[in-house]
Amino acid sequence: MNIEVSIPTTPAPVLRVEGLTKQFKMHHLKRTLFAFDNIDFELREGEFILLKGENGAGKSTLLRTLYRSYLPRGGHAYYHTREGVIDLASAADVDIAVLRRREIGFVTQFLNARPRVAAEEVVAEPLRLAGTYHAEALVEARRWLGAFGVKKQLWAAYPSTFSGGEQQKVNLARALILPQRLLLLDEPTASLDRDARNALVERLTQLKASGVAMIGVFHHPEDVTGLIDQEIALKAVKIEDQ
Ligand SMILES: Nc1ncnc2c1ncn2[C@@H]1O[C@H](COP(=O)(O)OP(=O)(O)OP(=O)(O)O)[C@@H](O)[C@H]1O
Repeated sequence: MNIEVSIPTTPAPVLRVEGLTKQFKMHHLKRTLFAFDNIDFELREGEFILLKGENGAGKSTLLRTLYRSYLPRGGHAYYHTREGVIDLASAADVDIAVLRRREIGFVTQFLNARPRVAAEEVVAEPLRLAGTYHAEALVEARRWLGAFGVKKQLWAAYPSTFSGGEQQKVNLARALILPQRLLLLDEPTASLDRDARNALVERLTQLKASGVAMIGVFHHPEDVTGLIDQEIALKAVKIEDQ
């Protein structure tokens, strides 16, 4: 007799956030603004967290703090790298730079368009830096530019001359071409047309299935309903006199 035993496996942890707090000191007003206070959550491989909350609730600030564009005021964000655990709240800048290159992606609607670099080269760059041959990286870059609806005539043109929506599509193709372990998504669909939003959701679905963990704010949260594992609602900020 052949008995198949299936042992449920829990996906490996990617990020454990404990008591994370971010304040902005407004010295000229002698006030402290709590962008978020004492946040706890855990994110595992292949999981997707939707961040919710009204304007000014601290959603972008939380993503930027996890990407370490901001230093938190307190708490921890234990990130499980391929080699070991590192606290994003206190890690050295040099370690953060390595993680940003290899494991943690930040996706916004804004492209930092460099002058005189073709769209296809902009998109191919992360693959090139990861060791893919130029010709192969370009083929893949063109595939993703096409998938996000950037017209073929624009692939060799400079994104600094593109419309806002076209720049956003180049940005998404670049940000999502190379699978990361953790993706921080800050309103990536804002001002995208329907086809590009569909292409983005399709790519996020593939990445989730391959184990990429994601946390994001979405202008159209209904786009990602099928991906959500947890929702975190942030509350409006608290302001204290110093
Ligand atoms: N660099 C900064 N200096 C001072 N205050 C800041 C700074 N960045 C953000 N804030 C404040 O922190 C609060 C949270 O801002 P944040 O952009 O994170 O909100 P949000 O939830 O993403 O809002 P929205 O939905 O409008 O994008 C706001 O009151 C904002 O003014």
